[in-house]
Amino acid sequence: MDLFTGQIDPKKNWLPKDGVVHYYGPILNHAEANRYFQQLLETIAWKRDVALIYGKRIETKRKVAWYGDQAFEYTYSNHTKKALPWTPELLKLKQLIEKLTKETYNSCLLNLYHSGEEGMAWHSDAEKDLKKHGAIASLSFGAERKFAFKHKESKEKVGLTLDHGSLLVMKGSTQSHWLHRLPPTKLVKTPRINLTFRTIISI
Ligand SMILES: O=C(O)CCC(=O)C(=O)O
Ligand SMILES: [Fe+2]
Repeated sequence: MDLFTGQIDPKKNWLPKDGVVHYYGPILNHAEANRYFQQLLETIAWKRDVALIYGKRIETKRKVAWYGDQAFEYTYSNHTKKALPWTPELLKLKQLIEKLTKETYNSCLLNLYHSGEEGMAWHSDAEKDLKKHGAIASLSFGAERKFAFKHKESKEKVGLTLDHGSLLVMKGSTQSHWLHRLPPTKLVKTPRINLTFRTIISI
């Protein structure tokens, strides 16, 4: 595996204050990343997500799935989700990113965006059952997409492009002070899969 080629510096902090974001660039070569993309498409139990918009329950076009060490449960939009047991591919990816980021993770939320018209609105990943200030490792496959951060008070913005097979890590106080989003775009016609490895605290 050819790590850190080009000018990507994985030690650089992309945020000017109040958090830490590292972008490693591609951590898998193109052929390996292609193989994972195809395997994830075929082996993950993809389902449409549900959201409450003005109190109305709607289903997203974007598909999601949730895996973990245990059958962790969480409820949102009047809907309870239970984590499925790791697949062999997810376990391999988890071990790889644990080694690279020197952190551990016990669950993974997966998103499948069928085209650039699907994205994710501004949010932070700070639900009460997520470890406070725990690292979140985001692995991307398929279409290259822009990703953005916005400071909750100053509204400062930071943007970067997430490549096929690339790793981004958000840690420290990032989720307390910054929102992030995947902006929709008409320019992208092909699908993208994103995996966010997280640490859930079971109470
Ligand atoms: O698709 C992405 O890159 C981000 C997904 C995300 O923010 C999330 O799952 O919380
Ligand atoms: Fe997120």
